[in-house]
Amino acid sequence: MIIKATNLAKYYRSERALGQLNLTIDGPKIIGLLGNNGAGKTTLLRLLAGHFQQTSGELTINDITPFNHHTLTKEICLIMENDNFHGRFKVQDILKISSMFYPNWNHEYAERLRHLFRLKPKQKVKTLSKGMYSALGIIVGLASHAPITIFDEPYIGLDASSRSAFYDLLLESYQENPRLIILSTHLIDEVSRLFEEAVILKEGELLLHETVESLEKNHTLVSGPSETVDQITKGRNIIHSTTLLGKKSVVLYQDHVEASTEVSFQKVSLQELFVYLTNEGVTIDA
Ligand SMILES: Nc1ncnc2c1ncn2[C@@H]1O[C@H](COP(=O)(O)OP(=O)(O)OP(=O)(O)O)[C@@H](O)[C@H]1O
Repeated sequence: MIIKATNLAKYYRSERALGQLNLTIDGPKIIGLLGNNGAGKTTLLRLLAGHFQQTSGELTINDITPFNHHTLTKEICLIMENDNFHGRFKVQDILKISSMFYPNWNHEYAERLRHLFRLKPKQKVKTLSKGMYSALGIIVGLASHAPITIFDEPYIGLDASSRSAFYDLLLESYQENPRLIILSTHLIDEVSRLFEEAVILKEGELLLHETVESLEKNHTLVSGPSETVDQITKGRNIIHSTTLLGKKSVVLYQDHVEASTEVSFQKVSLQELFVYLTNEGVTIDA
């Protein structure tokens, strides 16, 4: 599946959610969609799932526009933080409806997951706790085996051990059935081991789209005596800097400095890198 956005823009009345987005994603792989609150992640994912139409530009999946395309939308399963299922249905109804909608639905697997997350088939959606509701979304997303499976912060209310179980299941499901999985999350450190690529949106625009390997390679944390660090990093592409008791730490992105015995070179976590890259005023070459 190839997703292609060309000058994609979405406005809600005069509010710009996405503007002039150019992006190509192909699978199978697991992609992390990252961005601060209001960056446009959910808007992009809902456009992909065909929930509504863009204001301008183009969005295609395998050269087809998803909006109003019933065959294509069966190939895309979007699980959001909420509003996935109607409250008056029972768990078993949701699984039944999903099995009729998604052509690759795996009934045995869905039942296995339902047992694992301890959901009762006859319980009504509106009586589920937040964590149970999230678990139902996760079951539908995983059992759909949709060629494009999207989770938009699907873990609200899930405790740490259930989230960890979800990440393991996701990886297991991907290994057994490779497909394009997009995971939008703010809990980057928890899931970064799953991502092959990261797409970062900032204020409705693409900040970067890179493999996690190249993100790792492209940055350096330089630490040492303040004056030395200043000297060797002057004029470089600094995305973050801190000084404590005369020791300075500077994060360089898409730039490097010569090795020196006075300074040390390290890496930061993907979560930290994300925070620095999305800071006000930080610019990078796309
Ligand atoms: N239905 C709507 N009506 C009006 N404005 C909206 C609507 N949905 C989103 N927006 C606006 O569009 C922008 C992008 O929102 P979106 O939900 O896509 O961001 P997000 O990256 O998913 O944020 P978060 O991480 O907080 O979930 C925000 O400014 C938001 O206020």
